[in-house]
Amino acid sequence: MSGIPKPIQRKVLGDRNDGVKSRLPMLKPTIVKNGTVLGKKRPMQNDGQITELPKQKKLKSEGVVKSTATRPAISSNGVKSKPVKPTATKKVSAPGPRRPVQSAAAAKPKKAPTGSSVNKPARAGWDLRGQIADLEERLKQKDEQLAAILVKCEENLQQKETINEKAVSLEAEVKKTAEELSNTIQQRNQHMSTIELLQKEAVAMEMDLSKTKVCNKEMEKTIAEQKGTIGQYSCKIELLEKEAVALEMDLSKTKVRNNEMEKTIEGQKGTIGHLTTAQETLTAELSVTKLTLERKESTLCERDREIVELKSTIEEMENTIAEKNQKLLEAEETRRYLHNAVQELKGNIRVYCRVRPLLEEERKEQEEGIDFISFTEDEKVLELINLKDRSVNKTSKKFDFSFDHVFGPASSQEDVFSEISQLVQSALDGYNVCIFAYGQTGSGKTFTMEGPIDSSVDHEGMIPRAVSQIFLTASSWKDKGWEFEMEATFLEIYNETINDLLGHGTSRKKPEIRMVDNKSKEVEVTNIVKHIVTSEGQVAHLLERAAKNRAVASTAYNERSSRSHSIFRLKISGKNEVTGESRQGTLNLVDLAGSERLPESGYSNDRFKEMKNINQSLSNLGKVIMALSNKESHIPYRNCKLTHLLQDSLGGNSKTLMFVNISPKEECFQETLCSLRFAVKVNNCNIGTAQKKTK
Ligand SMILES: Nc1ncnc2c1ncn2[C@@H]1O[C@H](COP(=O)(O)OP(=O)(O)OP(=O)(O)O)[C@@H](O)[C@H]1O
Repeated sequence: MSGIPKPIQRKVLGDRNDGVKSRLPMLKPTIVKNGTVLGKKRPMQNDGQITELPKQKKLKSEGVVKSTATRPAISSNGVKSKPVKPTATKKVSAPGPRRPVQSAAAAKPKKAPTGSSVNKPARAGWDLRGQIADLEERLKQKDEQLAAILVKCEENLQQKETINEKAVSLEAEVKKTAEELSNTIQQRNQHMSTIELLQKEAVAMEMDLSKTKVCNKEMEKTIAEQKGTIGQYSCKIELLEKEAVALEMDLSKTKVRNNEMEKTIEGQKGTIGHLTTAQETLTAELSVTKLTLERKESTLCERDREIVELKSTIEEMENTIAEKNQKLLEAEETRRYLHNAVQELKGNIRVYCRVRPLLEEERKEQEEGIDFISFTEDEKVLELINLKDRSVNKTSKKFDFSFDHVFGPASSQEDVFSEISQLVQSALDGYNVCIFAYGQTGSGKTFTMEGPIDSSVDHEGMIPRAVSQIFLTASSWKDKGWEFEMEATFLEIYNETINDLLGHGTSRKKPEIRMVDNKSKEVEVTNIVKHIVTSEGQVAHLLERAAKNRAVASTAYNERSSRSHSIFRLKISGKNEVTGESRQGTLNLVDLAGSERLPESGYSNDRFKEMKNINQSLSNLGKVIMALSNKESHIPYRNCKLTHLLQDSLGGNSKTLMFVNISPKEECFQETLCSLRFAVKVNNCNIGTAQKKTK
């Protein structure tokens, strides 16, 4: 079935009409479908293949150019027919495209429509043009019919392609099914032979079964019998199982108890081991102790004998001590009598002069040293030479000053204290003792009385040394029956105002001086804190607190200059249990403010007022001493706070010592001269005989 229609041959009219060449152009049928021109020749490639048209112009049914002969046709019985030689690349010589095979009906040209050409009257024989026009019209109609047929052909061809594809797939399925069928047949044959074998086996088995049935019946009988027996056994087993469970529970409980017992036994074994070791040790120790005890007992017997001997010796010694104590008391009484007699002979106001050494920086300025001051060998006279003020015969003016003692720059704090310790002792004997340091700013007053800041024991001043000695002596007198009570106060007089240096700063009332009673000259200061002290450590602590509170300001002469008088007072009350005697003494240790001369200018009002107050109080101190010395009826104690406060420690019942501190600087010559003149005046005073206060 090639199915390829022969191309429609159209003859040129001129050919028909025997050599009459038509002047009309040769017509070609043009089929337009879906905007594509059918029947046009496709461009050919060199190898004769038809090149593809541009996509938009490509024919929908490409199968038109394919040959159906490329696929093997399948016969109705499923046998493949021989494939027809492909003709796909066959050259198309016809003017139109290759046409698909048409059915006989489709191939038949349709009857020409009975249009105008049918109804038209027949042309006259001479009307060649009219005939030609009719022919052309008919030709046109034929072309249209042909185009319609071609479209139909294409559709049919498509259907055929689809059918062919289905046929191919059906052919494959049939082939597969045939193969499966043959396999099934083979399997069936195998099954049949198996069935035959099984049937044979079934027969044999049936025979066996009948035999077995007979046996079974016998067995059933036996089983029934055994079941009865088993039932009996089951009951027994149940009972036995219950017993076993009960026994297991008992066993587990017993195991637990056993474990506990084992643990206890282990612990007790350890304890027994320890106890055994301890017992062994104790036994050994006991035997050692027994031996020691025996030895000790014998020693004890010896000791008892010794104790008896010693007791009699002690009794003898105690008697001797009592006798010696009696003698000591008598000797102490004699000592005190003699000591005070010496003090009285010395005069009850003494003046010690002390010249401090040049300081490090002062030594650089004054390379020649302290050549304007000299001392006599007996350390009682100081000679001051005015090196700048030379007379006509080139001799310098000399000033001699006699004192109870003159301490040179090399003298230590200990040297100075050894000279005043007897006086300090007098306070414990019931005297009022007053030691004060006088001198210009920076001359060494504070160094002498308190010692330098952070001082070592070697540099401790008179106050800590005096306190130390008093506590030491008071404690050594305990075995003579003396008990002492000490009360410490530390005051400052600044600009004629009293400040409590040991106060807590909480009291709003100002400290005031008042007489204790009208009979005695004794004065006391109110509104200050009085500290009962029992050790020198406590006093040291108080001194530290006072030093912090003290008003200190720098001056032109000394960077640690104090502009106030400070008065440390220790009231000592003693009672002797043995003799029933009681004493009351006071130790006043006074660091006076610097005795500077008033300058003409250069000081502020505040500083000027300070200086004025300091100088007035020092001048009043001199006046009081003079008045006492002259035995005047009125002693001007109340002219200033300083003399008022020291009223009971100056003259009368008191022992007074004044340090006049001297600066070694030559530039301070005039100040030194003033200080020495003041001190000499005081030294020449006799302010009466001190009396101890006893009851
Ligand atoms: N004997 C001494 N040995 C060594 N240094 C001394 C001695 N005396 C005083 N100084 C030193 O001299 C300086 C002045 O002494 P201090 O402050 O005691 O003078 P002051 O008279 O108390 O002065 P102010 O009146 O201003 O308080 C201090 O640095 C002090 O350490």
